[in-house]
Amino acid sequence: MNAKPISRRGLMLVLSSPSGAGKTTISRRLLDRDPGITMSVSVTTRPMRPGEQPGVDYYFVDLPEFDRMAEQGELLEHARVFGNCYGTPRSTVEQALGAGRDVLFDIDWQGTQQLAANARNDLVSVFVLPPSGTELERRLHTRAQDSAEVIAQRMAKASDEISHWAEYDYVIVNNDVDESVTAVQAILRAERLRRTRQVGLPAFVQSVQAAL
Ligand SMILES: Nc1nc2c(ncn2[C@@H]2O[C@H](COP(=O)(O)OP(=O)(O)O)[C@@H](O)[C@H]2O)c(=O)[nH]1
Ligand SMILES: Nc1ncnc2c1ncn2[C@@H]1O[C@H](COP(=O)(O)OP(=O)(O)O)[C@@H](O)[C@H]1O
Repeated sequence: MNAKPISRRGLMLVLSSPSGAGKTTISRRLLDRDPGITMSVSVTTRPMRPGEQPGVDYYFVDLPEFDRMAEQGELLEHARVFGNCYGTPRSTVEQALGAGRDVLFDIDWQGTQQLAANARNDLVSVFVLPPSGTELERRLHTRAQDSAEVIAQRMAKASDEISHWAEYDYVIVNNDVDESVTAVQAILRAERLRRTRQVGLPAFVQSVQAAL
């Protein structure tokens, strides 16, 4: 007989890294492989890159609209990165978690700290490191989506982002994309089994005991 799945709370899985280390690539593959997790789409004031889709990669807004959302409490967290504003819309995340679905975040250390302060029990954080500094620069160039000036700015900020690595629950060195995705899947699998997240466990155990 197939038992009913034990109900559980959704979790917030955060991936952070210096720009270019590969978190967007890892996130996309994870979303393809795991139907149980959905991406939190951020709002940003940064210009759209070639190949990006509004509402899929980001919601692209102007600064007055971003400020309005922040002031009215519509953002779960927000931060300034590379001179642009980024933030997580609150309502979609709260709906997903309430329905027992997991949410994936591609946000920086400032946003991760805000989530940790407000919802530590629901948070699982992963820091993605590049294999080396030269490989990070090579990846920023091969992505070919930013000007030389923007790339230089991102390299200059990399050390700052990396300095927060020890605030994360897990750390992955992104040598091989496939291995990194498999590692994130393993983290997700274990974290879903945490006793405190399986809110349906007491009722389930009671039903098992009742039949003994
Ligand atoms: N705090 C916060 N950071 C974000 C959010 N969305 C994106 N970021 C971070 O902003 C930084 C720049 O993102 P992006 O412009 O897409 O560049 P990329 O990471 O190099 O592809 C990255 O470190 C993202 O993780 C958000 O909603 N909140
Ligand atoms: N493990 C990897 N090996 C080689 N190239 C990678 C790897 N992971 C990502 N990349 C490439 O590096 C570039 C930056 O990756 P991206 O996912 O956009 O980084 P981030 O989202 O962290 O800024 C992209 O061109 C991507 O295809």
